[in-house]
Amino acid sequence: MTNIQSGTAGSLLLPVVAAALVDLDGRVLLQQRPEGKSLAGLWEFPGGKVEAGETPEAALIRELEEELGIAVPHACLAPAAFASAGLGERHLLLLLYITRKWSGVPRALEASALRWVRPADMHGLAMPPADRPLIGLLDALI
Ligand SMILES: Nc1nc2c([nH]c(=O)n2[C@@H]2O[C@H](COP(=O)(O)OP(=O)(O)OP(=O)(O)O)[C@@H](O)[C@H]2O)c(=O)[nH]1
Repeated sequence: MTNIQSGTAGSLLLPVVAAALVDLDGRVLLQQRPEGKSLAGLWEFPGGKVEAGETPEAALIRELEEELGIAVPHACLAPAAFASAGLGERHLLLLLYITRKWSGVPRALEASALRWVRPADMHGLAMPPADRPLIGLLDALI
């Protein structure tokens, strides 16, 4: 398997995976980035960077366990959309998955807060710039 972090793309691309957890009312879980981190205070999809040697799905399953304390089976991660945006000196490639099934109740283990939001209501929230194009896509998919 080719590692997206190596080769001619070099260190420019930053692969990040994130999940839109969807509840029975069609709301999506967002988490607030804590103080002391980049983009602190903004509402984002749970997830994080893909580490060397990890598949995107393994990275997302790990991040959801670390950040929310939930277990998501690989089969319940449906590829949904992506975003591509400049991020400082790097270039963010954000892969967004949709999941409707998980084990456990999400808790804010790393974020400062969690909230369930309908995609249409995300337009009024402070979110990372890269996430903006994902809102309409999510609205159409959920
Ligand atoms: N998890 C997540 N990350 C996002 C979203 N949108 C977005 O631009 N990002 C960016 O993608 C990167 C995700 O890495 P991360 O969540 O593991 O960040 P981190 O706190 O470990 O690293 P950091 O301390 O450099 O911010 C961050 O730079 C974050 O700002 C999103 O919706 N979810």
